[in-house]
Amino acid sequence: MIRFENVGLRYGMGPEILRDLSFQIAPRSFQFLTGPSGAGKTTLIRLIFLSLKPTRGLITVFNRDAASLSKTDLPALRRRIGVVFQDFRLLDHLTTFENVALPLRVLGNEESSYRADVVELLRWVGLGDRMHAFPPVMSGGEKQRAALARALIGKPEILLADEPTGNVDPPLARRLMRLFVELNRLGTSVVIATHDINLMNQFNARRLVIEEGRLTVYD
Ligand SMILES: Nc1ncnc2c1ncn2[C@@H]1O[C@H](COP(=O)(O)OP(=O)(O)OP(=O)(O)O)[C@@H](O)[C@H]1O
Repeated sequence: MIRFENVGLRYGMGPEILRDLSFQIAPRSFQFLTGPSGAGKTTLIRLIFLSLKPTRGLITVFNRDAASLSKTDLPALRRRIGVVFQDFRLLDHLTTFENVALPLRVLGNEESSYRADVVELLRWVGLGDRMHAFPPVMSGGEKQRAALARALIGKPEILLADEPTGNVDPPLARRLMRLFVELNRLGTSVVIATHDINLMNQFNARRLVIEEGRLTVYD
């Protein structure tokens, strides 16, 4: 569903951050994306999400050549991808419920058509009692789960999570991982960017490792 061929990326006139990346992400697959801090994990997530264009090479997303997409093609393709960014990007003036419902609301759906789905998803991530809370009074772990719920409300085919366990305590990290595994079992491809070796060692999953600009796949 995602395919990179000899992809390179540099920011402006800077050095090439990613070099000759060639790999695929299959439907229903589960993988970690790892490498030292600053290796380019977030950059790679942005390339997959089509929010960054490669400097060279070919990126195919859901069988569409990323270079041939027009601005009007992007929203529909991005809706098939769920992303949780490191800084969550929740809107502070909206409640958890409203933040999670936002992707459906902007499509013009009536609240009555999605209310039950949003509530069910919030319960699934353990935020059933925080639905009416605003992000500024929520803990990092709560915001992490709210951002996850927002990424999942549109039933994406692939979830990209950038350091989802980076700022949470070990019990919550385990709980989040159980949610990712369950999500994958239900059919969603999952990509988890992390530099937490202990976390990765608990799972027998594929690893995409970025080091010095190059990506190696360990199946
Ligand atoms: N918008 C940008 N403009 C210029 N350089 C950037 C930009 N974003 C990232 N970089 C640089 O690209 C490199 C890769 O950054 P990136 O955030 O992708 O790494 P990362 O592996 O996600 O790091 P971390 O684990 O610390 O989050 C770093 O050297 C960073 O300074």
